[in-house]
Amino acid sequence: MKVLITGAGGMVGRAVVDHCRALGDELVAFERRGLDISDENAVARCLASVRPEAVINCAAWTDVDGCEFDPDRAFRVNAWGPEILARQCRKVGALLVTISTDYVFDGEKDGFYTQRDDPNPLSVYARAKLEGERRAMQACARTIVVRTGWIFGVGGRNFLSRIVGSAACGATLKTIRDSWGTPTYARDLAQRLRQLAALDLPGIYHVVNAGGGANYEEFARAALELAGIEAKIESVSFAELHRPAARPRNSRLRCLLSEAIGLEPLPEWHDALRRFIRETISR
Ligand SMILES: NC(=O)C1=CN([C@@H]2O[C@H](COP(=O)(O)OP(=O)(O)OC[C@H]3O[C@@H](n4cnc5c(N)ncnc54)[C@H](OP(=O)(O)O)[C@@H]3O)[C@@H](O)[C@H]2O)C=CC1
Ligand SMILES: Cc1cn([C@H]2C[C@H](O)[C@@H](COP(=O)(O)OP(=O)(O)O[C@H]3O[C@@H](C)C(=O)[C@@H](O)[C@H]3O)O2)c(=O)[nH]c1=O
Repeated sequence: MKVLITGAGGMVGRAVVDHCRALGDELVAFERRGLDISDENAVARCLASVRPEAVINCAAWTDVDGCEFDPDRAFRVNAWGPEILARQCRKVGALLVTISTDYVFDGEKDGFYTQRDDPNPLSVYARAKLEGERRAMQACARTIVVRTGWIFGVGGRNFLSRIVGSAACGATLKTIRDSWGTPTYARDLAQRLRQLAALDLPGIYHVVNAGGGANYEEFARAALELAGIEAKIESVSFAELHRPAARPRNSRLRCLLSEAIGLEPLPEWHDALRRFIRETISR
């Protein structure tokens, strides 16, 4: 398949590039400096010249707290960006896979969020991502929106990806005990994104590793145990960290569609974490 990947320098983008390359896809990958998804002229020129069969959009402004202070930038990248890609995909007859977030939900539900639950975003980041979902689906019928959450992977700058590295440097980890999510390994997500592109069945999918989910403290303890590192952990509440953006207390996801269309659940998150730790240590 001829695949164009945006945001190829990010955590998920790199994993998607690796996976598509391993499959033997004809690959055209752009980091931000090569293609800014919020620049409609640039996107139009690029898609018209590359003529991909599928675009996998991994580009976003993922600094959740930063978005609170610059809503214009958040909406430019996270809402208009997917819309621009969708519009230009339609022009060249490509399908679009674009990634959204578990943070579209407010976290008030106990249990797992499915596609039947109404979003109610709490932050600028989440509002912009939800707007991006809706605009992209409206601009191109062949849009696949993949909601995921709590991603960890090589090259990740977020908390979950850096637990082992920080602990190995002797840092004390502050880990939140009262927020729950469904962890997702970037490599497993990448595989599913490419599978969904091949299936070409538009809609909203929830893609996370299997299992009951975790809180951050539980995830950190599992990561350290698997890595064989003793580290100081300070258990904190969400409120104690005083982060600028509100986040859902519970954003665990489950998909109503994947099994129905014959997709196996992704591996359980402990198994995914084990593979991630192995990948990290071997580098
Ligand atoms: N990380 C997580 O836990 C979660 C992420 N997601 C979503 O997954 C997707 C991938 O995220 P992830 O890989 O973790 O994030 P990263 O921040 O690692 O990667 C995002 C990439 O997008 C690039 N980028 C930013 N702005 C633009 C732009 N205007 N045009 C083109 N590229 C741009 C960034 O470049 P630069 O670094 O130079 O700014 C970065 O390389 C995003 O849609 C994100 O919202 C969803 C749920 C959870
Ligand atoms: C979770 C956590 C974060 N932190 C700190 C680290 C960092 O400074 C800040 C924010 O952490 P993170 O960036 O990892 O968390 P956050 O920005 O909330 O992560 C989110 O990313 C976006 C893109 C999503 O879509 C979500 O699914 C989610 O994974 O809080 C802790 O100190 N301890 C913790 O237990």
